[in-house]
Amino acid sequence: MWRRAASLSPLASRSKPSKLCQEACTFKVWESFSSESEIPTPSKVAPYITFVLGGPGSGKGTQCAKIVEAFGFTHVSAGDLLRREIASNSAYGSVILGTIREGKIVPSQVTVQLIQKEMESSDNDKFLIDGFPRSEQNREAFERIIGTEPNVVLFFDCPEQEMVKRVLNRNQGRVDDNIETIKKRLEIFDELNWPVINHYSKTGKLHKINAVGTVDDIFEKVRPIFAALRYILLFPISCFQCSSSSIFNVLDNLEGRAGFCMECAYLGYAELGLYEDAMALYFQMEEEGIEPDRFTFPQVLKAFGELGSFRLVGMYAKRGNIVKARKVFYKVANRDKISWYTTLTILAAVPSLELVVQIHRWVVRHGVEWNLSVANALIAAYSKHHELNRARRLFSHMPERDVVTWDTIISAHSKSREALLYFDQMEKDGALPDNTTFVSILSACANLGLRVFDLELDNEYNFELLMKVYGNVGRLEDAEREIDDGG
Ligand SMILES: Nc1ncnc2c1ncn2[C@@H]1O[C@H](COP(=O)(O)OP(=O)(O)O)[C@@H](O)[C@H]1O
Ligand SMILES: Nc1ccn([C@@H]2O[C@H](COP(=O)(O)OP(=O)(O)O)[C@@H](O)[C@H]2O)c(=O)n1
Repeated sequence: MWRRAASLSPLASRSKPSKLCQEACTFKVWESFSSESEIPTPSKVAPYITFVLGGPGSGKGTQCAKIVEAFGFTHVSAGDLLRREIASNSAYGSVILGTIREGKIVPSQVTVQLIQKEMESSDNDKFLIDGFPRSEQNREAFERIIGTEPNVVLFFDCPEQEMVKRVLNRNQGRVDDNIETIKKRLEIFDELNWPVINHYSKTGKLHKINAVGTVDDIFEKVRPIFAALRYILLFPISCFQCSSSSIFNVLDNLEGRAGFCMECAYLGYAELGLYEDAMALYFQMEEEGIEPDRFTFPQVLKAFGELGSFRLVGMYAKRGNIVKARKVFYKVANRDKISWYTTLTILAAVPSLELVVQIHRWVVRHGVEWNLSVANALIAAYSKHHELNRARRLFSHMPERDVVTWDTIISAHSKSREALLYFDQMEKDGALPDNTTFVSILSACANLGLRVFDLELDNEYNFELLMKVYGNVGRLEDAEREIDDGG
């Protein structure tokens, strides 16, 4: 049986995956979301259990049928199992029938054992357990006997009047679908259901869904919960044999939330150093409308900052997927929380000139070419690819410039006298140099065999800053010599 016992779970192994395994997993992950495949069902993973709650007639069974169709779950209806037991004339049959007729709850042990048998006889590892747990006793019995907890709990919230109307129209010949029994069922539901709902609400696993509306409307509220699941199930694949207490904590605390998926993927991939896959997964989730609830976009970018490059754009570009690369860039470039300094870093790290040109065209089409940070970023990117003519053209047309613009163009020319000309022009424009400017100038001077003081830095501010730069780069003797010689 598939308990989430550490020794049995593939997530629990203490060894790191081999490089080969990592690569195989990455490939699998990549493949599965690049083709619109259905949710993968990795072998040897703990089952994914969804409890489906709601009053009689709230539409649990109807929505379960749609989830089964869309996401390949196995539907286990507690009520159906009990009715099957009655029909099979088993030892429990008559007791169960009496209980259902009175609208009461069948002893938990009986129901849980039926559920257990049904799950064990299935090859699937994704289950919808419908109409269960109906009470705290049900819930405790499941945890005790099965030894696991649900990953997600759906609660179809429906007004009583609507439930009564639906049940009376159900026409399935059920012994309990009559007005007398419905009243009792509703009373019992009201008494026993809420402690269960409160429990799962506290654990963060509960998804409360307004069950009024058409079947399709309601399913549209359900769908994103399971669309997110695709990623949850990818996560164990990618982390096969990978273990970390942080992963367990994440699984235990966050399962079932859309935001969890991203964290899950992020942490999982980060564990393996597969940042590109984490990010690719993240963008894919975004496309499907799954909004992360805990990791914000800038935080993800920070991770990339730590990586030192914007590899995702590069990754797509390398795969020849310029459209995707551009799309990613668009997402990055349109987030207001992202500093444009990050954009600069990103663009400067774009590995191919072709992609820089593509991005530049995109930028022009969207009318943001002269956004100061964008233009700075493009100059940096062109400079990095030794396209100085393009960099200079952009620079000369810029309607406004800041110190970053000057630093970028000076640094792009640090091997030639033009660096000094730009520096001169900078001063004339009244722009104040910063440390980066002086580092570039120092570097240009070194390349040209010049001394900085030959540049006639005539203002006090520049002099002080220059000394600071010397100090910062550990060239105090040079600073002293310059002072002696220049003073
Ligand atoms: N959104 C809905 N609007 C109207 N009728 C519905 C809706 N969902 C389900 N029904 C109908 O209501 C009845 C009860 O639905 P069912 O899915 O069997 O509820 P439950 O499993 O919660 O008891 C069925 O006849 C079903 O066709
Ligand atoms: N966990 C459960 C589920 C159902 N049942 C019994 O089965 C009846 C029918 O349940 P159901 O889930 O098929 O139907 P609805 O009440 O949701 O319409 C309930 O009224 C209970 O008597 C139970 O005892 N324990």
